[in-house]
Amino acid sequence: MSTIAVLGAGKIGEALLSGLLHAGRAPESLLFTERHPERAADLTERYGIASTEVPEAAKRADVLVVAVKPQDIEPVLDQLAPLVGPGSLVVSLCAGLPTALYESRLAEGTPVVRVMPNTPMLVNEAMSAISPGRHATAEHVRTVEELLSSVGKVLVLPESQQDAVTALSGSGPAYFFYLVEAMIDAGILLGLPRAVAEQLIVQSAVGAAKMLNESAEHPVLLREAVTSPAGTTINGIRELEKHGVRAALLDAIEAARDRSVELGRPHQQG
Ligand SMILES: NC(=O)C1=CN([C@@H]2O[C@H](COP(=O)(O)OP(=O)(O)OC[C@H]3O[C@@H](n4cnc5c(N)ncnc54)[C@H](OP(=O)(O)O)[C@@H]3O)[C@@H](O)[C@H]2O)C=CC1
Ligand SMILES: O=C(O)[C@@H]1CCC=N1
Repeated sequence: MSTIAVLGAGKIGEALLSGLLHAGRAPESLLFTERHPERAADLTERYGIASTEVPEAAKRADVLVVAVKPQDIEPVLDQLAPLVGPGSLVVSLCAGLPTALYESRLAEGTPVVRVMPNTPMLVNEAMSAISPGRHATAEHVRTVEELLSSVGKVLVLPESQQDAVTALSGSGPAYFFYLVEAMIDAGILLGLPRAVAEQLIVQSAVGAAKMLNESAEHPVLLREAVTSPAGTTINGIRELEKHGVRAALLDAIEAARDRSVELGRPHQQG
């Protein structure tokens, strides 16, 4: 079995490690690197996965998954440059960073695949979009697809769509959590105990997600089925429209896309 090293086991790095273990991968086939020894020790204790340093990971692993913040990429590239080449596979989870950045800094021919996953990886429900770089073959794409389909759904898309993907599915879970949080607050406002409001909204979110996933109907029709003539829902919808919630979502997702572009800008070639 191939060895996978996650460089930077923060929130998404840990979600990937945990998701892979959950999917049945052996802890011995995984490695990670972390800056803080206490964090590394805690992860090893919880998951039984060994930590190491970036150069050692580059030597031992077949697949190197880069999961540091985009702002922290430079020292990682410096450490990887003398050690990785066409025989390795570099998988970048970093928002905004183009495959061309890795290709320009690592040995000629190093295969790089850019991925935008999301944290529902923790519960095997990730949405990941993957885009091969210049030297990644169909076999490399298959390897990454296989890896990520063990923790959720995968789409292969052109790299030119990755900033939009980052805004939609990379950041998307945060917007759903934000809505749930606000709806629980509404329950409190209406006098419900917090635990009751939480249960009502979380189960409604789970049910709505399941219907979206399992029904062939468009979301508009699913919403219309809840909206009875002269009923309660249409009164709520009118307020959402008055407050421009649809426009706010369009602006929010566009702003997230713009930030992804900005994160990659210092690294644009030419
Ligand atoms: N969180 C999410 O939902 C998603 C995140 N991503 C991408 O994943 C990447 C990580 O994001 P996220 O997990 O949220 O961020 P975190 O800050 O939680 O994780 C990054 C981790 O990498 C560590 N780190 C930084 N530099 C090094 C290094 N040289 N060697 C080893 N470890 C290092 C950081 O340590 P320290 O604490 O010291 O900074 C931190 O623990 C980003 O590029 C982001 O764009 C992609 C999809 C979804
Ligand atoms: O907020 C971020 O920058 C990362 C990328 C997508 C989700 N989290």
